[in-house]
Amino acid sequence: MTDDPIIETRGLSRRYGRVEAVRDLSFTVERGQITGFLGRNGAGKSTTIKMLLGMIRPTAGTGRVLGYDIDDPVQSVQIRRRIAYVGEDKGLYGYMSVGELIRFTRSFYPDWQPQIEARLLQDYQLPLGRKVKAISKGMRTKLALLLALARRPELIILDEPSEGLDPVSIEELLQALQEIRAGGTSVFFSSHQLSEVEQIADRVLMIDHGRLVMDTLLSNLLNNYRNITVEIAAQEPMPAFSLAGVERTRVTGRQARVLASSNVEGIVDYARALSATVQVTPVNLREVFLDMVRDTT
Ligand SMILES: Nc1ncnc2c1ncn2[C@@H]1O[C@H](COP(=O)(O)OP(=O)(O)OP(=O)(O)O)[C@@H](O)[C@H]1O
Repeated sequence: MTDDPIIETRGLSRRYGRVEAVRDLSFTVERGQITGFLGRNGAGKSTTIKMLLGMIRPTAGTGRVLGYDIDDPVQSVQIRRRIAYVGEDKGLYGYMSVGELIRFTRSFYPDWQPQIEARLLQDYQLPLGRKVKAISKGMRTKLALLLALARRPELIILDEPSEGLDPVSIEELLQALQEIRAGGTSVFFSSHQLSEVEQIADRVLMIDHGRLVMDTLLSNLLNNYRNITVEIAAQEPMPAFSLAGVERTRVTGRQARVLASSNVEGIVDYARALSATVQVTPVNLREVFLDMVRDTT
């Protein structure tokens, strides 16, 4: 295993006609981590993932997955061979039975892990004899997960994997993702479920209107990000908070709420010098997400 990033993008962009689905996206994903890729509906998550897999081509910028160029048709075949992908449509052969599809898929992968297959079959209670097209959406997700996880890939990319799953199945999914991370697989999953990301992600990438608005370790966000509420005296004009560490400022009347990623003391000193009252509070992922994706263009 190398220390090279498992995913790397520089200025990655994709247009659909006049729609700028993904704009100038630059990020790096290290190996061995669970990365949560967060964004609202239509933010550009699926488009980014499809570009990483070489399923659609960028209109600008570059990207590498496992060192392979995503925009090179030959290299992107290697990406699809070496990583596992669980997409929105799950891409399963509906005419096979569950058992047939598992045996069929197993035959392609020499590193197939029978113990993972057996455990997930047990956990997920998959009906081996039923045709794939006749099982529920949640069951199809579980089957797709089993097929992906039993391959023990270096990287698994999942596009909103919990969609359509009941709460128990979501817990099983999150547990399975943590287990495979412990086994050395890197996980990159898109979601708009903040609680899921908060529960298992090491790193959080946030995208809004196609742009990256946050890229941080979750522990950094929880330990170092702060909300600073500043209330200024009636006669004072509201200052601009153009200071290092300020991520977003929201002003309502005489009150400003500043989201700071660092330099909290500097920002507090600046506000106190204006005779403002200042309150500093910790943040959670939900608050930060709402701050970052509301009203941005
Ligand atoms: N094939 C396409 N043709 C035209 N526009 C598209 C196409 N695919 C996506 N878009 C547009 O690109 C933008 C980003 O869509 P994308 O599916 O990547 O978002 P998403 O974050 O995955 O959303 P969701 O959470 O709803 O799946 C949206 O405005 C969408 O309407």
